[in-house]
Amino acid sequence: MNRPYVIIVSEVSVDGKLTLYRGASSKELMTLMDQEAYRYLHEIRAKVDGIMVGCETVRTDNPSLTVRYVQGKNPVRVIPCSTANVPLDANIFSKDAPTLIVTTKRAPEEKLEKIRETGAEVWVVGEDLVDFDALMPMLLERGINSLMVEGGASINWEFIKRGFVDEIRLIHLPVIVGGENVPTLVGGEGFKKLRNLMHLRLRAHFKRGHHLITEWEVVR
Ligand SMILES: NC(=O)C1=CN([C@@H]2O[C@H](COP(=O)(O)OP(=O)(O)OC[C@H]3O[C@@H](n4cnc5c(N)ncnc54)[C@H](OP(=O)(O)O)[C@@H]3O)[C@@H](O)[C@H]2O)C=CC1
Ligand SMILES: Nc1nc(O)c(N)c(N[C@@H]2O[C@H](COP(=O)(O)O)[C@@H](O)[C@H]2O)n1
Repeated sequence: MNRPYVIIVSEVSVDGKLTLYRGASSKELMTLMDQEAYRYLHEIRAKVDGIMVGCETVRTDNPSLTVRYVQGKNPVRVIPCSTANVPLDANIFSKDAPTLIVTTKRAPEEKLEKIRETGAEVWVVGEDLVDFDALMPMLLERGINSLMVEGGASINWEFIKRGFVDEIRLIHLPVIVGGENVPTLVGGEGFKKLRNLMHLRLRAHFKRGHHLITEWEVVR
Protein backbone atom coordinates (compact mmCIF):
# COMPACT_ATOMS: atom_id res chain seq x y z
CA MET A 1 0.00 0.00 0.00
CA ASN A 2 1.37 3.41 -0.99
CA ARG A 3 1.06 5.29 2.29
CA PRO A 4 2.87 7.61 4.72
CA TYR A 5 5.02 6.20 7.51
CA VAL A 6 2.56 6.02 10.44
CA ILE A 7 3.35 6.46 14.12
CA ILE A 8 0.61 6.15 16.75
CA VAL A 9 1.44 8.26 19.79
CA SER A 10 -0.73 8.30 22.90
CA GLU A 11 -0.66 8.79 26.62
CA VAL A 12 -2.04 5.78 28.49
CA SER A 13 -2.74 4.89 32.11
CA VAL A 14 -1.30 1.65 33.55
CA ASP A 15 -4.66 0.04 32.74
CA GLY A 16 -4.47 1.30 29.15
CA LYS A 17 -7.04 4.06 29.29
CA LEU A 18 -6.94 7.16 27.09
CA THR A 19 -9.17 9.35 29.27
CA LEU A 20 -11.09 9.44 32.55
CA TYR A 21 -14.43 8.22 31.19
CA ARG A 22 -16.17 7.93 27.82
CA GLY A 23 -16.80 11.47 26.57
CA ALA A 24 -14.22 13.06 28.89
CA SER A 25 -11.45 15.20 27.42
CA SER A 26 -8.04 13.56 27.73
CA LYS A 27 -6.60 16.99 28.54
CA GLU A 28 -7.43 16.34 32.20
CA LEU A 29 -5.18 13.27 32.14
CA MET A 30 -2.59 15.33 30.25
CA THR A 31 -2.21 17.54 33.34
CA LEU A 32 -0.37 14.55 34.89
CA MET A 33 2.30 14.74 32.17
CA ASP A 34 5.46 16.64 33.10
CA GLN A 35 7.32 19.11 30.86
CA GLU A 36 9.76 16.44 29.65
CA ALA A 37 6.86 14.27 28.47
CA TYR A 38 5.31 17.23 26.64
CA ARG A 39 8.67 17.92 25.01
CA TYR A 40 8.85 14.27 23.90
CA LEU A 41 5.39 14.52 22.32
CA HIS A 42 6.12 17.81 20.59
CA GLU A 43 9.53 16.61 19.33
CA ILE A 44 7.67 13.94 17.36
CA ARG A 45 5.11 16.44 16.08
CA ALA A 46 7.94 18.65 14.86
CA LYS A 47 9.40 15.77 12.84
CA VAL A 48 6.29 14.54 11.00
CA ASP A 49 4.57 15.98 7.94
CA GLY A 50 1.02 15.29 9.14
CA ILE A 51 -0.87 14.78 12.39
CA MET A 52 -4.27 13.09 12.72
CA VAL A 53 -6.90 12.78 15.40
CA GLY A 54 -10.43 11.47 14.92
CA CYS A 55 -13.39 13.77 14.81
CA GLU A 56 -14.66 12.64 18.21
CA THR A 57 -11.34 13.74 19.71
CA VAL A 58 -11.75 17.15 18.07
CA ARG A 59 -15.26 17.43 19.51
CA THR A 60 -14.12 16.21 22.95
CA ASP A 61 -10.64 17.70 23.39
CA ASN A 62 -10.60 20.68 21.02
CA PRO A 63 -6.91 20.04 20.40
CA SER A 64 -4.58 22.52 18.65
CA LEU A 65 -2.17 19.84 17.39
CA THR A 66 0.60 22.40 16.97
CA VAL A 67 4.26 22.27 18.00
CA ARG A 68 4.99 24.22 21.21
CA TYR A 69 7.38 23.09 23.98
CA VAL A 70 10.14 22.69 21.34
CA GLN A 71 11.19 24.53 18.17
CA GLY A 72 9.77 23.10 14.97
CA LYS A 73 7.35 23.24 12.10
CA ASN A 74 3.66 22.53 12.60
CA PRO A 75 2.48 19.42 10.77
CA VAL A 76 -0.59 19.45 8.54
CA ARG A 77 -3.65 18.63 10.66
CA VAL A 78 -5.63 15.82 9.01
CA ILE A 79 -9.07 15.25 10.55
CA PRO A 80 -11.30 12.40 9.33
CA CYS A 81 -14.89 13.45 9.86
CA SER A 82 -17.62 11.57 7.94
CA THR A 83 -20.34 14.25 8.13
CA ALA A 84 -18.04 17.25 8.78
CA ASN A 85 -19.63 17.51 12.22
CA VAL A 86 -16.84 19.69 13.61
CA PRO A 87 -17.33 23.06 15.36
CA LEU A 88 -16.25 25.95 13.11
CA ASP A 89 -14.58 27.65 16.09
CA ALA A 90 -12.45 24.57 16.87
CA ASN A 91 -8.76 25.15 17.54
CA ILE A 92 -7.84 23.01 14.53
CA PHE A 93 -9.04 25.86 12.28
CA SER A 94 -6.47 28.28 13.70
CA LYS A 95 -4.10 29.83 11.18
CA ASP A 96 -1.02 28.32 12.91
CA ALA A 97 -1.00 25.27 10.67
CA PRO A 98 -2.67 23.91 7.53
CA THR A 99 -5.78 21.84 8.19
CA LEU A 100 -7.29 19.15 5.98
CA ILE A 101 -10.81 17.93 6.77
CA VAL A 102 -11.41 14.53 5.17
CA THR A 103 -15.11 13.80 4.88
CA THR A 104 -17.62 11.74 2.90
CA LYS A 105 -20.51 12.27 0.48
CA ARG A 106 -22.81 12.36 3.55
CA ALA A 107 -21.46 15.76 4.57
CA PRO A 108 -23.78 18.73 3.82
CA GLU A 109 -22.27 20.96 1.10
CA GLU A 110 -23.15 24.14 3.01
CA LYS A 111 -21.08 22.94 5.99
CA LEU A 112 -18.16 22.09 3.68
CA GLU A 113 -18.38 25.62 2.25
CA LYS A 114 -18.19 27.11 5.76
CA ILE A 115 -15.17 24.93 6.55
CA ARG A 116 -13.45 26.08 3.34
CA GLU A 117 -14.09 29.68 4.40
CA THR A 118 -11.93 29.06 7.49
CA GLY A 119 -9.03 28.39 5.11
CA ALA A 120 -9.05 24.63 5.67
CA GLU A 121 -8.85 22.18 2.78
CA VAL A 122 -11.73 19.73 2.35
CA TRP A 123 -11.40 16.33 0.70
CA VAL A 124 -14.42 14.07 0.10
CA VAL A 125 -13.11 10.50 0.38
CA GLY A 126 -15.76 7.82 0.86
CA GLU A 127 -19.49 7.29 0.85
CA ASP A 128 -20.44 6.54 4.48
CA LEU A 129 -17.20 6.55 6.50
CA VAL A 130 -13.87 8.05 5.47
CA ASP A 131 -12.16 5.55 3.16
CA PHE A 132 -8.69 5.18 4.69
CA ASP A 133 -7.55 2.82 1.93
CA ALA A 134 -8.15 5.56 -0.65
CA LEU A 135 -6.89 8.34 1.66
CA MET A 136 -3.39 6.97 2.29
CA PRO A 137 -2.00 7.34 -1.27
CA MET A 138 -3.68 10.77 -1.49
CA LEU A 139 -1.85 11.95 1.64
CA LEU A 140 1.43 10.70 0.17
CA GLU A 141 0.68 12.54 -3.06
CA ARG A 142 0.11 15.70 -1.01
CA GLY A 143 3.63 15.38 0.43
CA ILE A 144 2.66 13.81 3.75
CA ASN A 145 5.38 11.16 3.94
CA SER A 146 5.07 10.71 7.71
CA LEU A 147 1.84 10.79 9.74
CA MET A 148 1.47 10.92 13.52
CA VAL A 149 -1.86 9.46 14.65
CA GLU A 150 -2.74 10.76 18.11
CA GLY A 151 -6.00 8.85 18.64
CA GLY A 152 -8.59 8.36 19.75
CA ALA A 153 -9.36 4.71 20.25
CA SER A 154 -11.53 4.27 17.15
CA ILE A 155 -9.12 5.92 14.73
CA ASN A 156 -6.25 3.94 16.21
CA TRP A 157 -8.24 0.78 15.46
CA GLU A 158 -8.93 1.90 11.87
CA PHE A 159 -5.18 2.11 11.26
CA ILE A 160 -4.30 -1.03 13.19
CA LYS A 161 -6.97 -3.27 11.60
CA ARG A 162 -5.64 -2.28 8.14
CA GLY A 163 -1.99 -2.80 9.09
CA PHE A 164 -1.27 0.87 8.32
CA VAL A 165 0.94 1.36 11.39
CA ASP A 166 4.75 1.27 11.58
CA GLU A 167 5.34 2.35 15.17
CA ILE A 168 3.48 2.84 18.43
CA ARG A 169 4.98 5.19 21.03
CA LEU A 170 3.39 5.42 24.46
CA ILE A 171 3.70 7.92 27.25
CA HIS A 172 2.81 5.96 30.37
CA LEU A 173 0.96 7.55 33.27
CA PRO A 174 1.51 5.83 36.65
CA VAL A 175 -2.20 5.80 37.45
CA ILE A 176 -5.14 3.41 37.31
CA VAL A 177 -8.29 4.91 35.77
CA GLY A 178 -10.58 1.87 35.72
CA GLY A 179 -14.01 1.71 34.16
CA GLU A 180 -15.15 -1.01 31.78
CA ASN A 181 -16.29 1.27 28.96
CA VAL A 182 -13.56 3.89 29.13
CA PRO A 183 -11.73 4.29 25.78
CA THR A 184 -8.42 2.41 25.72
CA LEU A 185 -5.53 2.78 23.29
CA VAL A 186 -7.36 0.74 20.64
CA GLY A 187 -11.13 0.48 20.24
CA GLY A 188 -13.16 -0.90 17.34
CA GLU A 189 -14.32 -4.48 16.90
CA GLY A 190 -10.95 -6.02 17.81
CA PHE A 191 -9.05 -8.94 16.22
CA LYS A 192 -10.78 -11.60 18.36
CA LYS A 193 -8.59 -14.43 17.00
CA LEU A 194 -5.03 -15.24 18.13
CA ARG A 195 -3.84 -15.60 14.53
CA ASN A 196 -5.05 -12.08 13.67
CA LEU A 197 -3.28 -10.15 16.45
CA MET A 198 -0.90 -7.30 15.65
CA HIS A 199 2.59 -8.23 16.88
CA LEU A 200 5.08 -5.67 18.15
CA ARG A 201 8.79 -5.55 18.99
CA LEU A 202 9.91 -3.33 21.87
CA ARG A 203 12.47 -1.03 20.25
CA ALA A 204 13.17 1.25 23.20
CA HIS A 205 12.11 2.04 26.72
CA PHE A 206 13.37 4.98 28.72
CA LYS A 207 12.27 7.70 31.11
CA ARG A 208 11.42 11.22 30.01
CA GLY A 209 10.98 13.21 33.18
CA HIS A 210 8.92 11.02 35.49
CA HIS A 211 7.33 9.08 32.64
CA LEU A 212 8.14 5.70 31.21
CA ILE A 213 8.17 5.91 27.42
CA THR A 214 7.90 2.75 25.33
CA GLU A 215 8.51 2.64 21.59
CA TRP A 216 7.24 -0.35 19.64
CA GLU A 217 7.79 -1.42 16.03
CA VAL A 218 5.04 -3.31 14.28
CA VAL A 219 6.28 -6.77 13.31
CA ARG A 220 4.97 -7.62 9.83
N1 LIG B 1 -4.71 9.85 25.85
C1 LIG B 1 -4.50 10.15 24.60
O1 LIG B 1 -3.36 10.11 24.11
C2 LIG B 1 -5.65 10.55 23.72
C3 LIG B 1 -6.95 10.43 24.18
N2 LIG B 1 -8.01 10.72 23.36
C4 LIG B 1 -9.38 10.50 23.89
O2 LIG B 1 -10.02 9.50 23.10
C5 LIG B 1 -11.43 9.73 23.08
C6 LIG B 1 -11.91 9.77 21.65
O3 LIG B 1 -11.74 8.50 21.06
P1 LIG B 1 -12.94 7.89 20.17
O4 LIG B 1 -14.23 8.16 20.88
O5 LIG B 1 -12.58 6.51 19.82
O6 LIG B 1 -12.99 8.82 18.89
P2 LIG B 1 -11.89 9.16 17.80
O7 LIG B 1 -11.19 10.40 18.17
O8 LIG B 1 -11.11 7.95 17.46
O9 LIG B 1 -12.84 9.56 16.56
C7 LIG B 1 -13.73 8.57 16.05
C8 LIG B 1 -14.58 9.28 15.03
O10 LIG B 1 -13.85 9.50 13.83
C9 LIG B 1 -14.77 9.60 12.75
N3 LIG B 1 -14.39 8.76 11.60
C10 LIG B 1 -14.16 9.22 10.36
N4 LIG B 1 -13.87 8.24 9.52
C11 LIG B 1 -13.91 7.12 10.22
C12 LIG B 1 -13.71 5.75 9.87
N5 LIG B 1 -13.40 5.37 8.62
N6 LIG B 1 -13.90 4.84 10.81
C13 LIG B 1 -14.23 5.24 12.08
N7 LIG B 1 -14.41 6.52 12.48
C14 LIG B 1 -14.26 7.44 11.54
C15 LIG B 1 -16.12 9.20 13.32
O11 LIG B 1 -16.77 10.40 13.66
P3 LIG B 1 -17.83 11.00 12.59
O12 LIG B 1 -19.02 10.10 12.66
O13 LIG B 1 -18.07 12.39 13.02
O14 LIG B 1 -17.13 10.87 11.27
C16 LIG B 1 -15.77 8.48 14.59
O15 LIG B 1 -16.79 8.57 15.57
C17 LIG B 1 -11.65 11.08 23.77
O16 LIG B 1 -12.09 10.87 25.09
C18 LIG B 1 -10.26 11.72 23.77
O17 LIG B 1 -10.10 12.57 24.86
C19 LIG B 1 -7.83 11.15 22.08
C20 LIG B 1 -6.55 11.33 21.60
C21 LIG B 1 -5.38 11.04 22.37
N1 LIG C 1 -3.94 13.35 26.30
C1 LIG C 1 -3.12 13.19 25.26
N2 LIG C 1 -1.93 12.60 25.49
C2 LIG C 1 -1.13 12.35 24.43
O1 LIG C 1 0.05 11.72 24.61
C3 LIG C 1 -1.51 12.73 23.14
N3 LIG C 1 -0.70 12.42 22.06
C4 LIG C 1 -2.75 13.37 22.98
N4 LIG C 1 -3.15 13.72 21.74
C5 LIG C 1 -4.07 14.76 21.38
O2 LIG C 1 -3.41 16.00 21.60
C6 LIG C 1 -4.31 16.89 22.22
C7 LIG C 1 -3.57 17.93 22.97
O3 LIG C 1 -2.86 18.63 21.96
P1 LIG C 1 -2.75 20.22 22.07
O4 LIG C 1 -2.00 20.49 23.34
O5 LIG C 1 -4.17 20.72 22.12
O6 LIG C 1 -1.99 20.63 20.84
C8 LIG C 1 -5.16 16.00 23.11
O7 LIG C 1 -6.35 16.64 23.44
C9 LIG C 1 -5.37 14.83 22.18
O8 LIG C 1 -6.40 15.16 21.30
N5 LIG C 1 -3.53 13.61 24.05
